[in-house]
Order: sequence, then C-alpha cells, then structure tokens
Amino acid sequence: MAAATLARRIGRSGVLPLCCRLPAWDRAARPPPGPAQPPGLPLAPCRSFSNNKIQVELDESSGVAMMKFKSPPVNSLSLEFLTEFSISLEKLENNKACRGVIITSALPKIFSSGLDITEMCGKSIEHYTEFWRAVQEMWLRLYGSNMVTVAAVNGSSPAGGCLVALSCDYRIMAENPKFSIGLNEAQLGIVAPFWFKDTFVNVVGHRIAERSLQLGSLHPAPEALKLGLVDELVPEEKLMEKAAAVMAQWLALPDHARQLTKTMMRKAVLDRLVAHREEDIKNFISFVSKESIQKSLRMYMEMLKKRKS
Ligand SMILES: CC/C=C\CCC/C=C/C(=O)SCCNC(=O)CCNC(=O)[C@H](O)C(C)(C)COP(=O)(O)OP(=O)(O)OC[C@H]1O[C@@H](n2cnc3c(N)ncnc32)[C@H](O)[C@@H]1OP(=O)(O)O
Repeated sequence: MAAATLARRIGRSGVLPLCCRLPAWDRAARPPPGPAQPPGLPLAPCRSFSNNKIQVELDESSGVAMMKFKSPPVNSLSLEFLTEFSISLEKLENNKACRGVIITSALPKIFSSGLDITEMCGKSIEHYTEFWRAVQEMWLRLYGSNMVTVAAVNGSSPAGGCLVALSCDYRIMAENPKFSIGLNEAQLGIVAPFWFKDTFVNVVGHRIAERSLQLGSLHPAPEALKLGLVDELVPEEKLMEKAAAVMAQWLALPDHARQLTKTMMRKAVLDRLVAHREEDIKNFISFVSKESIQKSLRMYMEMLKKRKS
C-alpha cells in the first residue's frame, strides 16, 4: 500500500486502522490467523500500556506503537521517567508484533525539557550513579533499537530531549519557529557527554555539531531543518499523519536488511559507551559533584523560575 494512502487512512489519531496490513517481511513470523472472529470484535487488538509518565499503544495489525510522553509540566527526564522509558522500549522490542515506534509528547508545546535538573542537584553519589545509569540505559536501548524509531517532535526539545530525538531513525518537527531543539548543555555550564556528542555528529556532521555544541545553541525549528538536525517540518496538525506515513515507508522494507544497516551505522558509537560505561558514570559523578557545577545548575533553575514570574 502506498505510504500516502496509508497516511490518509491513519488520519489524525495516529493509529493504523485494522484493515491496513504491512508487507509480509515482519521482524519475526506472526502467529497464523485464528478462526474467524465474531462480528463486532476487533481483528487485531490495539494493546496499550500506560505507566505514570509514558503512554504506549501498539496496533498489532500494523506493528506500529505510539509512545506518548505525559509527564507535566515539561516531560523532564527524571529517574522515574527514564526507567519507564527503558522498560517501555524493552517491552516493545521483545514483542514480535512490534516493528516500529513513533515517539511524541502528549503535552502542548514541549517534546521534552531534557534531563531533570533536580536529579543532578544536591543528591547523593548513589543517586547520581543510579540516575546516570538510567540515562545511559535509555540511550543504549533507543539508539540501538531494532525497531524503526520516528520522533514526532511537537514542541521544544533541549539537551536530553534533543538526544531522544537524535537517537531515532527519523525526526519530523512541527514547523513552529517558537519550538527549538539542540544540545544546549554549554548554556548551563555543563558539557554534553561524548555519546551525546557522537549521536549529534552522526546526524549533522562534525562542523555543525562542533559549533552548535560549543555555543550550546537551541535552534528554532526552521534553522534545525536547515542544519539537518531534523529531517522535515510539517504543520503541527499534520505531524502525526506524516509520522505514520514515514513509518509506513520505512516498514515497507525487509526488517533484517534495515536492521543490519542500522547496526553497521551505529555500532561503533554504541560500543564506545558499552566499553566505558563505568568510567562514564564516575566521570559524571565527579563532574556533577563539583561545587561550581552545582552552583551553575542552581542558578540555571533560578533563572527558569525568574523568567516565568
Ligand atoms: C560529564 C557530563 C556531565 C553532565 C552532563 C549532563 C547532560 C545534561 C543534559 C540535560 O538535558 S540538562 C537539562 C537541559 N534542559 C534545559 O535547559 C531546559 C530548561 N527548560 C526550559 O528551557 C523551559 O522550561 C522549557 C522546556 C522551554 C519550557 O518552558 P515553559 O515556559 O513552558 O515552562 P517553564 O520554564 O515555566 O517550566 C515549568 C517548570 O518546569 C521546570 N523545568 C523546566 N525544565 C526542567 C528540567 N530540565 N529539569 C527540571 N525542571 C525543569 C521549571 O523550572 C518550572 O518549574 P516551576 O513550575 O517549579 O517553576
């Protein structure tokens, strides 16, 4: 089925209708069709699981899951959020019926505000260790996912929020110039870890990444498109429809060829963190424990509050 037709059928709900079946080269063989269903019962269930902070709906007939961040006020990546995120990804990854996931936000104007700064302020070494391991875990699962991952960026997405989008296979952003995206860590007086940087370089190239990282730039949507930080801009109301169309296009290929290609492109960067995980945690702890860094983070949080009042 042509991607455009599929997208039209998906409509605004973002959920593939039961009549649409994607090509036969699934992630793994599906169970044989059962006996005819009584009228009124759905042919293929739309499985959903919702935790406190993330809602996931999987349409088993299309193999596409919709993951929505729903942690007000700004979808900050707290320890609890990151844990739910990793568990949700793991559940989908292990579900043979799931071939792709669209990641978006259920909140208006914000995709994700990045790592929860309060998790990095005034906490114990044990807490920093647990938190940073959760950040690593989320990235390893998302960047290394076998599923097709599409980010439907429907709001601002600084720092860790940008990392989530960068870790997907394709990024579509709402074309609102008020929404911005980027690795702005330098603006907070902190440094994006090497694997944030590597992920960024793999998307936009070395020169753009170097300039953007040093300046801690947050790029308004049109600029993000020009830099290649996002792949497409679409009017906000068309975002989910477009994400579904892109997903259908990517799922029209055999999974094994796409997955092996993805692994080939990403393995070196993933392996680098896997090989240096404990060192990276130690590095985070020693960095974040510095009084000067704590001061910078506190001042940044105060600035956010002042800006509001
Ligand atoms: C060796 C390596 C060491 C360290 C590496 C660390 C890497 C770090 C990565 C990160 O992701 S750091 C986080 C970076 N994030 C940001 O800079 C975003 C900051 N937030 C904003 O710019 C804005 O809040 C916004 C996301 C654009 C939303 O703006 P809006 O006006 O809609 O909301 P408001 O600013 O009023 O915020 C509401 C509420 O939420 C609190 N908030 C916002 N962001 C965060 C956050 N990232 N963590 C924790 N809390 C956050 C904000 O303070 C407000 O709280 P209040 O209602 O109590 O005042």
